Amino acid sequence: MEKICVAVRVRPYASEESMNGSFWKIEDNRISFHRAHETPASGPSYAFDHIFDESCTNARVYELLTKDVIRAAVEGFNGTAFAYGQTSSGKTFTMNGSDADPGITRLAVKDVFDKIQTTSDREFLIRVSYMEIYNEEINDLFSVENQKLQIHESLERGIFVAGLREEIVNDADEVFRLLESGEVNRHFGETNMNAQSSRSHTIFRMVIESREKEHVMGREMSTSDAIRVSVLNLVDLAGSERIAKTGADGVRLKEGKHINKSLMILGNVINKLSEGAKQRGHIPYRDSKLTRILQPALGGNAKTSIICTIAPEEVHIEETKGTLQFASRAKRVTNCAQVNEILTDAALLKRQKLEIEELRQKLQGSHAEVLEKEILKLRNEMLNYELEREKLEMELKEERKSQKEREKCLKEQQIKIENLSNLVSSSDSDKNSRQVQTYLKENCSGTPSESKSIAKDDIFGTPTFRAAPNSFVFKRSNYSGLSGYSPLPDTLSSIADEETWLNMNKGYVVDLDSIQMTPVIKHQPYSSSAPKPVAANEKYDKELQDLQKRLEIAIQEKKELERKNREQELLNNQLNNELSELRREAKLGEEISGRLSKSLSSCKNVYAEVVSNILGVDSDEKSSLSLLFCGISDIGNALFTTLETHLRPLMEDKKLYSEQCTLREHPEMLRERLTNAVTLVASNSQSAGSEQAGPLCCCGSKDCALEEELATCEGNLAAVFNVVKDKFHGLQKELDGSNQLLKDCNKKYCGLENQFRALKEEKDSLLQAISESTQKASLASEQKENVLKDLSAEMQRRKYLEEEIKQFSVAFSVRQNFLLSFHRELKSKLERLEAENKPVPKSFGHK
Ligand SMILES: Nc1ncnc2c1ncn2[C@@H]1O[C@H](COP(=O)(O)OP(=O)(O)OP(=O)(O)O)[C@@H](O)[C@H]1O
Repeated sequence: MEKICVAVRVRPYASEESMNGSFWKIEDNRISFHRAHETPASGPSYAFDHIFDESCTNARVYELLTKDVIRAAVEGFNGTAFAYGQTSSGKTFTMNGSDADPGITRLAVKDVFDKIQTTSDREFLIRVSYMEIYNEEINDLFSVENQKLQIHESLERGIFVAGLREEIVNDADEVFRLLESGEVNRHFGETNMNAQSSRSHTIFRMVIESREKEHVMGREMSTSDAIRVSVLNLVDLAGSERIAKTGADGVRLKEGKHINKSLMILGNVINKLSEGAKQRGHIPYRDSKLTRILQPALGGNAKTSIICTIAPEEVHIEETKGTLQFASRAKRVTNCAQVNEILTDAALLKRQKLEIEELRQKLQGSHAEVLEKEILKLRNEMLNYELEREKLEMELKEERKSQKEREKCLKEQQIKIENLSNLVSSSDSDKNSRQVQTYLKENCSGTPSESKSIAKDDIFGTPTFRAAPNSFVFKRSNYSGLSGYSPLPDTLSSIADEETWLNMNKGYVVDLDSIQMTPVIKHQPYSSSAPKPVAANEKYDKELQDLQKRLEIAIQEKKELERKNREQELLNNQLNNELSELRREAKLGEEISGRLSKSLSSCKNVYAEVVSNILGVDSDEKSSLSLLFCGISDIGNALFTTLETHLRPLMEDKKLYSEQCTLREHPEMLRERLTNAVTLVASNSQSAGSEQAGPLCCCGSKDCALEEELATCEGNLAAVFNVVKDKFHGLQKELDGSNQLLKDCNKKYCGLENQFRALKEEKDSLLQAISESTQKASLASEQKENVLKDLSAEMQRRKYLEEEIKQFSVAFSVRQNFLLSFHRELKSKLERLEAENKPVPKSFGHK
């Protein structure tokens, strides 16, 4: 049993303005409150292992206070060094230091490796981890993904943080690099009191494993007897703070409340431990994560040193008094540090024989004091064994209880899956349904295929030592930048800040049994990696519900697509109807063209008849009238030929002629040609008259008759021309109409064709969507199958767990037997002692 080593360190004044005399008098290892300018003041004076003034370096603090703890850790003792004090009093400076004056952590790391170098008879394995407790949540500083980690306890590892990254290191530089990377992730913040105030407690942990080396023929060999495992914690606590002074609000205020609360619980634990063993009672380690992690260091199996930092300024006198009270209580706490060795059976036997031999020798030497101590030690061991047994029994009970709960949940899951499979079978294809049913049957009957799938992987995301589930983690960077955001709900309003601070500083301890602010952490017995059953089942429920929803959505989509398909078919039919209508109209257009050509040929015939009749009037073929009629007949024929030429393509290709050769030009052209012909006839007749009868006389009988004839012809011609013109206009109108009709038909046809194309495309895309949704549905059913597989794997895993628990119970009963025999042996030894007339020490009582 040894007392915790406690020292006080006074930091230098923050500024020259604040230097208004010294209020603390230091004499050797005593510190007392003095008024400024050496005026004595009444008040307690505190004595500690060491008191370091403003001029003291970190190296000296390390040398005098921490070095022994660190050296002992290399030898197999658990060790803890931590800095405690109000905000801005120099805790981080003490633990981390500066380049010029490295802090305790760096000096300790260096010292550990130096010591290892000089320990030639043992081989070492060092693992390091770095965590912070921020707002009562444990975050891994080596790996930002690992947040909100949980504390567990096991026989092999004691109290440990599950999922915390541990790095195996070979030298001090490697550790320094890791520390630097971890510092980046630590929560710092600015307050009125400190520009870089730690907003979390940090714990740098070194696990030192070692075993003896054996020299066989010059070669180094390891004996496998005993392995020493010690844990060294270097802790930089966040400082207690008075909200009125720090001016904290929002996030800072919340942080401050958490800091004050956990420091108050630490104070309560120290208080309880500082009381005599009889008054002590329940120690509230479980009230905060900090005290839970530091449990072995506080009154347990560890060597511990505490450096309490204080600020010299007048404004901090009250806080300094509080820190000194904490330090003086801590001074009264005793620990029981032992070398931690894991022994093999052979080594255990050897060790016990040695112990018995030692006892015998001591008995022979009749050193009563030594014997008393030994008996006390044995008694303590016995008590520890008893405690362990009780703990194991409790854990077993809890495990059985949770096993029952798990089984219940599993049954519920089965029912849900069956419901889901029914749903699938009613909505999905028969094939899928059959697969699911078959699988369910297999699942219930427990085919060997299950066990294969179990071994593959743990789909439940069971938290393991190195792999924490990513989905569980909220990246620090996501919230640390947001002012006013804190991942914890504010539940501390009733206990935090001023009141807490005052309680802490007055040394007032609230009723510990009534403080149950943090929920008691449930045991995770036997297997630290076992998932919480309720959480796993909830996850299953969610997954199943999700799958069900997705299936419903897929079915809905499928229905929607089928509806669209039906609409598409209707549209298609409509389009086909319109197309046949269009074809009918096109046929009608063709018929119109035929009728047109017919009426044209009849017109041509009428015209030919009229022309032949006119030609019949004058028998002289060479007379100017006959010539004129011939010209007119030619013109008429040309006109009809042009009309025929225009109509032919309409009948053959159903295409229209271009605008530049429209029929509208022809009447003018024909009129011109006719006028030319008449002029020609007139000039011919004039020249003929002058040749035969000399100069013309206006009243000559032959001339007059000719003129009359000409006028009649002209009149007849004009009449014929008008008839032809009328017919031509009529035909042209008819042609224009049918052209327009054709144009419209063409337009409509093109529009319908486009519509048809668009609808076809839409139909294609709908078909695509249908196939995609079918795929989705099959994917969903596949996923469901996977979930079923996973579930069966989990069932199997739980069976294994049960099996292991059984084995564990057997091992436990063996151990109990061993304890009983040990107890018997001890009893017989005592009886032997009594028989040899040595009085049994009073402190020892039979169990
Ligand atoms: N012994 C010392 N020598 C020189 N400077 C010091 C010493 N102790 C503390 N300081 C300075 O005082 C300031 C506050 O110190 P530090 O940040 O270590 O306080 P803290 O107790 O860790 O505060 P918090 O709890 O807010 O994190 C820093 O600027 C630090 O450099």
